[in-house]
Amino acid sequence: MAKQYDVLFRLLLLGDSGVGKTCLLCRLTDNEFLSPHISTIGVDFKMKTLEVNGFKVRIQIWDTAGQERYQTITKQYYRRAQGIFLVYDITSSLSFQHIMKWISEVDEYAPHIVQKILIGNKHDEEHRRQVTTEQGNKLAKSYGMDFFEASAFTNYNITEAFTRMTELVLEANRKEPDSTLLSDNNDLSTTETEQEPDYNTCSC
Ligand SMILES: Nc1nc2c(ncn2[C@@H]2O[C@H](COP(=O)(O)OP(=O)(O)OP(=O)(O)O)[C@@H](O)[C@H]2O)c(=O)[nH]1
Repeated sequence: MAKQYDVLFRLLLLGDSGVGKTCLLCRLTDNEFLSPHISTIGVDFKMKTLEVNGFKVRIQIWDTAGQERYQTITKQYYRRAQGIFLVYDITSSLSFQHIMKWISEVDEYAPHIVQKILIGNKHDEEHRRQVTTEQGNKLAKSYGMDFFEASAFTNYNITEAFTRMTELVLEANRKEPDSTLLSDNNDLSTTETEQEPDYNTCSC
């Protein structure tokens, strides 16, 4: 059977509990927004196909639990990611401060080629904002990351952030001599059927 896509990426959403990782994912894949906060247990994942620069890209997006007690589990997923979104909530300066902690974990556990994007979620909550756009921009710049403010509630900048990540991953793997991501030997169809995470708790 003909492949329905050219390449498959694994992306990861990281950030404190409650910043909106699950909601960003549900908005991207199902165009849904659910209000109650049901904490992710361990890791969950969803799939999405995007067409970027002439490539049909299937992305497997792992949504991790932000709660400290699951971090031994979630760290095991870093090393298989090609791209990582570091998410904070613009109404929580603490979640922004913790981005540094998440970055040092990525540096420790993820592959060197991993692409990173910083997302300031809940852009719709302007009246409760604690982190300015300039602070987000500055932090992203200091780590060489792209930066988006986004909203899972209003569907602001979500496709844009995922499309940009896809471009970055494609570009990085084109440059990497050992990468099999874009080669014919990368039989991704088997990967997609893996029952990777055991913890299926998506609230969507
Ligand atoms: N106003 C607003 N609320 C949001 C937005 N995104 C998420 N929320 C709310 O924030 C709360 C937490 O969202 P989740 O997506 O469950 O957060 P999470 O980061 O996945 O949390 P953990 O699974 O515990 O790590 C929920 O009550 C959501 O409704 C947004 O863009 N705007």
